Amino acid sequence: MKGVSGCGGGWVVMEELQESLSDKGLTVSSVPEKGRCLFTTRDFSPGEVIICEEAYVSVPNKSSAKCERCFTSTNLKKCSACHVVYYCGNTCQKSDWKLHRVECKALSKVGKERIKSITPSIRLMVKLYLRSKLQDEKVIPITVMDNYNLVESLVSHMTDIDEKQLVLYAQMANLVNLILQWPEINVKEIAENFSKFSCNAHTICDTELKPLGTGLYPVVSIINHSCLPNSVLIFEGRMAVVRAVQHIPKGTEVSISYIEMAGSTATRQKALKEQYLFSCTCIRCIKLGQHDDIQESAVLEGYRCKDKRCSGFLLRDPGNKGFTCQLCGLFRDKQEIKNIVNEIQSLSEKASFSLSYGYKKDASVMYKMIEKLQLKLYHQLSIYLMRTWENLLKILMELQDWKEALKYCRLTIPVYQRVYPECHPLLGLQYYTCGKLEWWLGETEEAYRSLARAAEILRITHGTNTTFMKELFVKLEEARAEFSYKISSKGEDY
Ligand SMILES: C[S@@+](CC[C@H](N)C(=O)[O-])C[C@H]1O[C@@H](n2cnc3c(N)ncnc32)[C@H](O)[C@@H]1O
Repeated sequence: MKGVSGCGGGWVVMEELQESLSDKGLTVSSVPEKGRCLFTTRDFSPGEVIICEEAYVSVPNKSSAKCERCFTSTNLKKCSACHVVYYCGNTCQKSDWKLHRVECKALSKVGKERIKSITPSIRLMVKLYLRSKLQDEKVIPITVMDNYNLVESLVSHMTDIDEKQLVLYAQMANLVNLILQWPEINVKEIAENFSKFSCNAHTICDTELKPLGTGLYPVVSIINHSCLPNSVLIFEGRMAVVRAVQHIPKGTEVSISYIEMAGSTATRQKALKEQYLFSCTCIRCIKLGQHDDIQESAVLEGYRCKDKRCSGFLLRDPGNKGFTCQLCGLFRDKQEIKNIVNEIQSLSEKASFSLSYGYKKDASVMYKMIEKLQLKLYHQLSIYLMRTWENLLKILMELQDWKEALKYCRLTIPVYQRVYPECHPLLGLQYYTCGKLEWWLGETEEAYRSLARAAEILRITHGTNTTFMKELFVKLEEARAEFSYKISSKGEDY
């Protein structure tokens, strides 16, 4: 397909992209074990924006209705023609019109029953083809950072995926074909593009990292993964913004994390292999199987010693009858563990069921029972306990039980500090929640400290200009002023 400058080919596109990136202090190079990589050609300081990119195409997820353009959930009106897409007002509808006009026509022809089976991925693919056609026809302008050739350059891993996945992609491609009804369409190419989505598309999140949708960002997609990344990807609306989280010297590869980092090396490796089809060899992953790494994964995902006073970690005994504490030597029977795990499992199902029916109080009681059982089984720094505390925090916030919510928020912090890098947005956001709860509960000094920690991290990951960050700075200033006032009126030396 079509070269950006009219003389065809990805080479011209790449040259132009390199030129545009060089103005930003960046360059693309290829290395055999990773493919394309983004490198810096100058130093970047913590918090500095490395690259911003608008989505080539994006779709909101299906969790609730959202504006097609800005992903807001308020003041929505459904498109009266296709009955699929929502807009929050004229501005969003107008700016999306060129693309939606053609998508709307295509969707309007699809039967009511089939419309229900159209997933966000299918819509993303339909939009991808429509956008590239509109750019071909010069209805939508082509720019260096906004063209289909960049999509063509994305890695697809078509030769690495299994038969079952290929069949699924082929079925999805047929559905796209059915919607578009283009006689010249290449179904094999659509299937390959689904494979590209799988290892290149990004989940678009709000400022608090709640997922809103999916987008394709072909330039940001050049950035490779590290489990100890030097950069972070955040979204400002639909705009992808990559910021340095540490000082990045000239000549360094820019890296972000593709996955949830809370997990042992083996868990992270599994996630990367399954979705992105590579084995990570980053500075954390090369430690796989070493003593420290075994201990770390036993603490994060393994069982605790049966003796409550012992802080040892357990390893499977050679006879596979149970686990032995590596500190005091105490044996823990496999069946005893299995019984507790089964109890937790059944309670988790009941808690999710209660939540799905809006019985939050019941759900909180069940999660507290789960917590009790998990404390018998896992370490204080266990990922499983962390997830239970997160669930309890969320439910208790919704129930406006601030005191209990704060208790669980505080419990998560040491686990977050262990599983996330020092400057990770989730750690910053958790400090922010803690600070807000402490403030509401009148714990001024603690609130000031938590909000200060939150601001320290989030000013780097989120920048300083958004409404979200301005609100945080206002709260921090309020807490600081009240804290200083308390000190001066008490005359205490803090
Ligand atoms: C979003 S793309 C990144 C850019 C890619 N290198 C390219 O050439 O287009 C994701 C793919 O890059 C490769 N990749 C990313 N991070 C990697 C890493 N740390 N080690 C090896 N391969 C990596 C994997 O093939 C993965 O599926």
